[in-house]
Amino acid sequence: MVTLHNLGFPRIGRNRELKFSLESYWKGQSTREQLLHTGEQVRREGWATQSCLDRVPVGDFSFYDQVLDMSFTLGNLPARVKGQEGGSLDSYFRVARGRSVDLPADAPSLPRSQDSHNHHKTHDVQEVTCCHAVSAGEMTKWFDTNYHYIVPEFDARTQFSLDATRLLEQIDQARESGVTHPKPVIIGPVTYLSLGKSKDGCDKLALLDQLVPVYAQLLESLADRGVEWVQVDEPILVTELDSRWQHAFKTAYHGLKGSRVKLLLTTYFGQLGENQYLAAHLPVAGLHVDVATSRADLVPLLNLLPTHKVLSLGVISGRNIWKADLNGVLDWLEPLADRLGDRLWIAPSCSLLHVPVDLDSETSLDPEIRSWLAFAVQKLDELGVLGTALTNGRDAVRESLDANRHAIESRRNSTRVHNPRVRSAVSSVTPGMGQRQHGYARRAVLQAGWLDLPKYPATTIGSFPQTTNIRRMRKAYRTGELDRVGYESAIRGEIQRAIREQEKLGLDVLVHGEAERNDMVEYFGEQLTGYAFTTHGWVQSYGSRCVKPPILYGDVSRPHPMTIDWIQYAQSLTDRPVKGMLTGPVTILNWSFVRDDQPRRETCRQIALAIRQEVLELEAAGIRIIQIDEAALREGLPLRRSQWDAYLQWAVECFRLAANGVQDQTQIHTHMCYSEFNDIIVAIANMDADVITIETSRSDMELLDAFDQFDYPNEIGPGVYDIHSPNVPSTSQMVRLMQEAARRIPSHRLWINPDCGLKTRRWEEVLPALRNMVNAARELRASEGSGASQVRVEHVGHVRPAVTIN
Ligand SMILES: Nc1nc2c(c(=O)[nH]1)N[C@@H](CNc1ccc(C(=O)N[C@@H](CCC(=O)N[C@@H](CCC(=O)N[C@@H](CCC(=O)O)C(=O)O)C(=O)O)C(=O)O)cc1)CN2
Ligand code: MET
Ligand SMILES: [Zn+2]
Repeated sequence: MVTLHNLGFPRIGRNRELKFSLESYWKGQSTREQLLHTGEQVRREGWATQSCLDRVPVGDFSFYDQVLDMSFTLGNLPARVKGQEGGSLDSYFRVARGRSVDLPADAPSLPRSQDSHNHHKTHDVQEVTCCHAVSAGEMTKWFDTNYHYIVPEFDARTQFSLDATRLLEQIDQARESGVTHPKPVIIGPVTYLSLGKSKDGCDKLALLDQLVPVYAQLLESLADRGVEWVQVDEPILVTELDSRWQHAFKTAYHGLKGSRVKLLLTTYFGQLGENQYLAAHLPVAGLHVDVATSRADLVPLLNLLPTHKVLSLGVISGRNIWKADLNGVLDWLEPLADRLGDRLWIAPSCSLLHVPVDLDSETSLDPEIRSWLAFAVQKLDELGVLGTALTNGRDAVRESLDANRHAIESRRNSTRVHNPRVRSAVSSVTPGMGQRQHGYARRAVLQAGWLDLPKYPATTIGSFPQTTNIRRMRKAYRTGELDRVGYESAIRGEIQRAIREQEKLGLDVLVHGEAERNDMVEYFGEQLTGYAFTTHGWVQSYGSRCVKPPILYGDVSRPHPMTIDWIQYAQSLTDRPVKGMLTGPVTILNWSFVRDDQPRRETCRQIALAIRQEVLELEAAGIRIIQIDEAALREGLPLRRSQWDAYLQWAVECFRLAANGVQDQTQIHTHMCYSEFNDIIVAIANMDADVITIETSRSDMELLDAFDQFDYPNEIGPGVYDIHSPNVPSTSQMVRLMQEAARRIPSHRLWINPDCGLKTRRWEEVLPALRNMVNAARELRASEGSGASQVRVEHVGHVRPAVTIN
C-alpha cells in the first residue's frame, strides 16, 4: 500500500499570524510566551491539516529560518553570540537579525548585501553602535526560490555539539496533537556544509568528520523518542557536484549507517541527473525525488535503486499553484505502484513553504481561475485522492477525478489563457527590436549633451520609505474606506514630498519614490492582463517578510499605462530629470507564479513586450531616463551551471526587447541587488544598459573586479550606502568607497547611489545618509578638479561599444 507524506508545511500562518507575532515581539510589544504560543498554534494547525497523511513532517516549523534552526541544533553558533545574556531564543534572533536598535514601526528590509562569496547579509534592523552590538548572520537565497536563509558560518575552530531540544519538543507536541507517525525533518550534513561559508578560508569539507558523529547522536536521540523515519534533506544532490562533494556523501552516509532510525534521503528542486547512481546507492532506507516537473530520473532510478529501498515520488509540485493533472499522474503512477508495492511513497515535490496556505481564503478570486488552482491545503487533498485511487482504485474517487479532469481541461481550453494578438506580437519580434540605434559610445555623447550632469552623478534606486501611513492608506483604499480620488491624491502628496526632499538634498537624477507600489512585482501583475492576484496568498521570503506573488495564468498584455501618470506627475514638479521606474520582465517572471503550459522564456517574452510598450510610452511622455530593475535576473540562474547559457541567452534577450526600443538620447538604467557577476559579466554587458546600479558597499567594491577585468564598457553606479542597516554612512566612508571604485572603473563612467531601494528604511535614516552621499559626490568632484559635464563627453569617446548578442 502506498504511503502518503509531506516534506514541509507553510509556517507563517494562514493569516500571517507568525509574522505579526514576531514583529510585535521584536518591537517589545508582546512577550516571549505570546510568541511561543503563536508558534505552537501555527504548528498545531498545520498538523491538523495534515492529519490525512501517513507520515507528518515535524521540525519544518521555524521562528525565522530552517537552516538557522539546524545551526542551533548542531551547536554551530557564531562566537559573537556566545556568552551573551538572554535565553536561546534571544541568541537565535541575534544571529538572525543582529542586535537591533529600537525597531521602528515600519522597518522591514531586504536581504543585506552580498559579500564576495555570493551571500548577502541580513536584514530588518541591524546592530549598531551600542556596546552589545552583534552583527547579523549573512543571508542568501535558498536554491532557485525567493526564500532566503541564514548562512551557517565555519572557521578552523568550529566545533559541533548537539542540542536536540527543539526537535524533541516538537515531536512530543505533534504526538499530543494526534500525529501518530511524526517524521522529523532535518537538513543533511552535506547540504548543511555546502550552504555554509568558511569565514577564514578553512576547508568546509574538513569539518565533515566531526559533523557526522553529531548527526549520529541526533539520530539516536530521535530513535530514543520512538521515531521510525527521518527526512534528511540533501537538495544539493540536484546540482553539479565535484568528486570531493560526491565523496562527502559517501563518507557522511556510511558514517550514519548504524543508526536505529530509517533515513529518507530527500532531494528536490530538480533532477538528480548524473548524481543518480550516487543517490541510489547511499546506505539509507529510502530516497525522495522530484518528479513533478520532469520524470527524466524515474526510469533509470527504478533500475538502479536496490530493492529494499523505499522510493518516494514528489508527484505534486510544491513550487507552483496549479492543480495537478491527477488522471495523468495516475496513468503513469499505477503501473509503478503495482511494481513497487509498499515501497512506494508519494508526496509533494518539495516543502509547501513556497506556496500559500489555503485557496479557501481567496473569496474574491475569479471562480474560473480559482478552479484551476491548488494551494498547500489543496495539494494535500490532491495527494489524498491519488492515494485512495492507488489503494482502492479510481472508482473510489471518481467524482474528485472527474472534477479534476474538468478543471484541467477548462484551463487548457480557456479563451482567457490564449490571446491570439499576444501570440502574433511575440512571433513578429525581430532581433532588431532588442538593438539600440547605436552603440554606447555614441549614445553616451548624445545623452551627456542634454543631461548636463556633473561627474559622479548622484541618484537613488527608486523607492523611498514605505511608511505605515502609506500602507494604511492603501489598505483603506482596498477596503473601500478611502476612494480612488482620495488615495491618488495621498500618493501624489508622497511623490511631492519625495521630489522636494531630493531637490533639497541636491541629487542629480530624481525618482518618484514608488509610494503607489505594494511590491515591485505584484504592482505590475495587478495591471497586466493574464494575471490574477490573491488577497491572502502570502509566501515567506525571509524571517517575517512575505510576498504575495501574482499568478500569471494567461497570455500577457498591457491594457493601459502602468506608471506614466505617476512619473509624469513627478517630472512636472521639478526641472531635474526624473527616472521612469519599471520592473524588468525576467524579475517579474521569476517572482510570480507562472504558467506551466509553455516554456518560461515564452512567457518572459510576452512580459517583455508589455514592458517595452510602457518604456516607449514613458519616452513619448517626455521621460528620458528609464530604469528597468532586474533584481532577479542573476538570482534566476538555473541550479545547474550547464543550463546557465541557455537561460542567460533568453533572459538578456527579454531585457533587451523591453529596454532597447528607445532613442539613443534616452538613457536606460538597470538595477541588480545581487552583484556577484564574475561568471555572467558578458551577459550583463550584453544587456547594454547605459547605466547599471549594483549592490557593492559591503564588499568594499571588490565586486567591481569583474567589471574591471572584463572592461565593462558602460556606466556603473556601485552602491556606497548599505540600505539594510539603519546606520548612516559617513561622507568620508563613501568618498573612500568611490575612490576604490575609481581604481577599477574610469571615474567618468561612475555614478554614486545607495545599494538598493529605500522602501524598508525610515526617512530619519534616509535623509542624513543621502545628505552625506551628495556631499561625498561634491568632494570627489572638487578633488578631481572638474565638475563639468564636458569631462564626461570628452571621455566617452574612448569607450568600447557594448558587445551585442545578435
Ligand atoms: N517580490 C519581491 N521579492 C523580493 C523582493 C521584493 O522587493 N519583492 N526583495 C528581496 C527580499 N524580499 C523581500 C520580501 C518582502 C519584503 C517586504 O517588505 N514585504 C512586506 C509586504 C509588502 C507588501 O506587499 N505590502 C502591501 C501590504 C502590506 C500589509 O501587510 N498591509 C497590512 C496593513 C498595513 C498596516 O496597517 O500596517 C494588511 O493588509 O493587513 C502594501 O504595501 O500594500 C511584509 O512582509 O511586510 C521585503 C523584501 C528579494 N525578493
Ligand atoms: N526600484 C526598486 C526599489 O528601489 C528596486 C528594488 S530591487 C529589490 O525598491
Ligand atoms: Zn535592489
